Amino acid sequence: MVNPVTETPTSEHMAPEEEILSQEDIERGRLLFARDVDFMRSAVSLETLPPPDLPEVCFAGRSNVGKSSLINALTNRKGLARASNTPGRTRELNYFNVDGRLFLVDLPGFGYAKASKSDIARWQILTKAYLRGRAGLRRVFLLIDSRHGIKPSDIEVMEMLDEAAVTYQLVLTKTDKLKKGQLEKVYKATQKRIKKRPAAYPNVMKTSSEKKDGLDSLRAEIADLALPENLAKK
Ligand SMILES: Nc1nc2c(ncn2[C@@H]2O[C@H](COP(=O)(O)OP(=O)(O)OP(=O)(O)O)[C@@H](O)[C@H]2O)c(=O)[nH]1
Ligand SMILES: [Mg+2]
Repeated sequence: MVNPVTETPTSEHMAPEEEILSQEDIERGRLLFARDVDFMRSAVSLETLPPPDLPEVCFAGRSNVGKSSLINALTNRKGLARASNTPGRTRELNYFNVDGRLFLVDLPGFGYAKASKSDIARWQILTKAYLRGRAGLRRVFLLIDSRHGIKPSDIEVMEMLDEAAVTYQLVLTKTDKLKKGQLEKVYKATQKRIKKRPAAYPNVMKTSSEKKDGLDSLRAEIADLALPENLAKK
């Protein structure tokens, strides 16, 4: 239903998480991702990371949780980040430049991956060193598969980020795989588990790259961390 005066959708048709955002927040987030998003480089070592001259956010989480798919959904570009059915698809730190205002980083997954033990160990060392010590890293989006909830390897990452005082925000993924009631249960349980964690951002997000749910909320969060438009480096 559309309000005939403002021509905006009424709350009846809005996803619950969108109701708490102002239209202005939503527009700001949409605008950021409607602009240029360019693949910049793949880094296989800390030495090959770009200079930290823009604010940066990254997507971390277990293998196969949906990190690369979420980047593609957020940016509305299907093949920008390489997604795959095979856990362990992303093996480097992949940098994307969003409108000259922010770096978005797709990380290799942790936990189960179809790769050799030595390769996995190498990515884990690199990813952990990056998460702990990267200058300019404004927030880690830690993705959790909504079907599985928080796993011991996620807790390990959260403990590390708490210790390093790096802000992280939990994002439930693949919400299309759950019924509404199940999702609410997982959401509440997840929310409860981050309550006393010192570096955890208080709001857990819910997303589906498949159904494009929750993307405007996430875009708005990210837009808050980007450089203002008038300072964009082109
Ligand atoms: N149903 C559903 N499937 C999804 C969603 N997001 C991702 N997937 C599927 O989950 C699988 C893994 O997705 P990726 O985006 O490659 O996961 P990743 O976290 O980047 O994985 P690694 O790079 O291996 O760490 C793919 O088969 C995707 O199609 C979603 O929102 N809903
Ligand atoms: Mg990936």
